[in-house]
Amino acid sequence: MSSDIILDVRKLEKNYNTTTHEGKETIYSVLKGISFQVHKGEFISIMGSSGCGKTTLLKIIGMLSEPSKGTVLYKGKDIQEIYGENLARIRRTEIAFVFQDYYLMNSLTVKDNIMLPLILNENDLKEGTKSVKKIAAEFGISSLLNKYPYELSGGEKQRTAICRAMIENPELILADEPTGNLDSNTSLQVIKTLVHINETLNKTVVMVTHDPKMASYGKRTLFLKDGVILDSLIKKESNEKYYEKILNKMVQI
Ligand SMILES: Nc1ncnc2c1ncn2[C@@H]1O[C@H](COP(=O)(O)OP(=O)(O)OP(=O)(O)O)[C@@H](O)[C@H]1O
Repeated sequence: MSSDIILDVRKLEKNYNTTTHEGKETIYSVLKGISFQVHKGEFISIMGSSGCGKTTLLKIIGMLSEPSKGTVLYKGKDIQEIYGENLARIRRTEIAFVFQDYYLMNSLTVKDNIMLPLILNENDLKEGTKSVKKIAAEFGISSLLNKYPYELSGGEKQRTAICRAMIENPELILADEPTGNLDSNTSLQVIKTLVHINETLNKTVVMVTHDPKMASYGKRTLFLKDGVILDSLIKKESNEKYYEKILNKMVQI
């Protein structure tokens, strides 16, 4: 396998057990055989209608949930064979999540929110403070470090959450609707932050989004429908032309 493949998803299936109105246990099949690869340095967007399994897919590749069938190789290793300390280390330091709802702690300052992974990982906090200052400068939020999350705008909250995600210098950033709660101008700031992470810091980004405008900032878009990848589009043109292509494809999903 080519060593620049960070994720290799093979015939992935996911079922959930649910209970019907009549109280009967049934199996609900969400992902029905998904295969794709993610190369280091890619920026992939995943699109599909509500409930089609985008978050489910992201959780599996982020090792937060297990597949029902099929495999996911992370840097060539089956994620179901990554256990214990190794799994904990990868989750702590190599893969970072960014969520629609930010998940910041209101009782902590922006600085301490960003420091949180370092505190939990028992890193040297003196060095950590330096890292926070550096990363806050990189993402333009130095003036916010002593504020609390409830004093921030949505965009500032998301940039804080992105700084927290980046503090351990992860290789892979998984973003679930990172602009879902933001207006269009603020969404643009946040997506440009993700582009910076991808293009300048050379990190791999996989982002779930409903918004074709946001997807047009990535390099490839996967379209999910009925539990499979219906199609994919690689960006070969300007954001504007790519956006139009994505819009056209969305009509089919
Ligand atoms: N833990 C669970 N147990 C049972 N069903 C679940 C579970 N998690 C998700 N589902 C169901 O699986 C389907 C896919 O959910 P998922 O959150 O992956 O979709 P999505 O494409 O991300 O949706 P949205 O765009 O609305 O966020 C939904 O019907 C959801 O209700």
